[in-house]
Amino acid sequence: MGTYPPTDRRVRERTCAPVAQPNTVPTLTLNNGVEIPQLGFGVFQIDPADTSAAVQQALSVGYRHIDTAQMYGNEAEVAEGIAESGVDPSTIFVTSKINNNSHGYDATRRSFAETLDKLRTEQIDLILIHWPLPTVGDFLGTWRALEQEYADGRARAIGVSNFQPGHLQKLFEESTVVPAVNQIEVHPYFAQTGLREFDAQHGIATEGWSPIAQGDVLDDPVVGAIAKRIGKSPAQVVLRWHIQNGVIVFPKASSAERMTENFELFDFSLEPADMAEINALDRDGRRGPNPDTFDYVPD
Ligand SMILES: NC(=O)C1=CN([C@@H]2O[C@H](COP(=O)(O)OP(=O)(O)OC[C@H]3O[C@@H](n4cnc5c(N)ncnc54)[C@H](OP(=O)(O)O)[C@@H]3O)[C@@H](O)[C@H]2O)C=CC1
Ligand SMILES: O=C(O)C(=O)[C@@H](O)[C@H](O)C(=O)CO
Repeated sequence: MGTYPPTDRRVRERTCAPVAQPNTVPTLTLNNGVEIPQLGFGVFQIDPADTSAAVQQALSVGYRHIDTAQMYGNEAEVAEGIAESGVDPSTIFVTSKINNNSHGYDATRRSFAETLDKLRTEQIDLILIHWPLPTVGDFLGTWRALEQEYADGRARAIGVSNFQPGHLQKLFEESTVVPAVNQIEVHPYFAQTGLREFDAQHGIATEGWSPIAQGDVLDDPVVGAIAKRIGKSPAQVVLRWHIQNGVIVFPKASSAERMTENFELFDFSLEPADMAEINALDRDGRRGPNPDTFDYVPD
């Protein structure tokens, strides 16, 4: 955790990355100046028992950005994977998210401290409110707690996830720090153009979760035709579409082959006509919960 990409040659030599060049991944600059690698590795639905190995594998491929959450139950195993990898932790950008059962100022402060313990760090790169829970939660109290962690230097950046314009507007009106990112569902069947524009207008970077719609967009004939013509895989085409849209992505994959495939996005680009064809796939294809009504609070 810390700066990216590694500038110290000794750091690069200590990595177990055999082929990939970590510095091929571009960074975006968040609204407080913090740099974030635009491509990372997501660990949702990776069993805790498998997470350390998956993180080590992803780091060996070249990923230097890991997206986890309290909800995923694998923060400690992410830290274990980083520790076991031999990669300097200061070169790895780590994000976690406050769970739905920790809304409110005091509960957020407590659960954030637990996250730092599990991640074996005194400062996280990015911490998000996972869901706004507008009907049952307290995202304003949660945000004020994260503002305090940020002010005290325990988070390099703070942001939100699954926030709609109305939720963001409330933060703008009743708090101080503008979120650095908004992590939302984005893929060709649910492009979220309006919300991405809203984020950009307010200096908020958009992160796209389920960037390949958990595989569902990979059989699309338009994606398939572009992939065949340019000699790339459907996943690479869709992930490259995100990259060219300026969206930060962290696809999840189980095998080294898929991790590598998803990492190799920076030696080609999509033509404007390809981008337009993929843009035209947009439909009401939300896969996950609607943030305006989602009210799941675990025990
Ligand atoms: N903030 C939020 O509310 C949410 C955040 N997230 C974050 O976003 C990350 C990614 O989203 P996720 O929902 O996992 O979905 P993704 O869109 O990343 O898709 C993952 C699925 O696609 C498969 N896959 C990965 N690469 C390929 C490939 N090259 N070819 C074919 N299939 C492939 C994986 O299979 P296999 O594993 O078998 O290789 C897995 O089933 C999460 O891990 C999490 O960090 C996700 C959901 C909600
Ligand atoms: O993966 C995440 O980050 C999520 O928030 C999801 O698990 C989400 O809560 C969901 O899929 C609920 O069905």
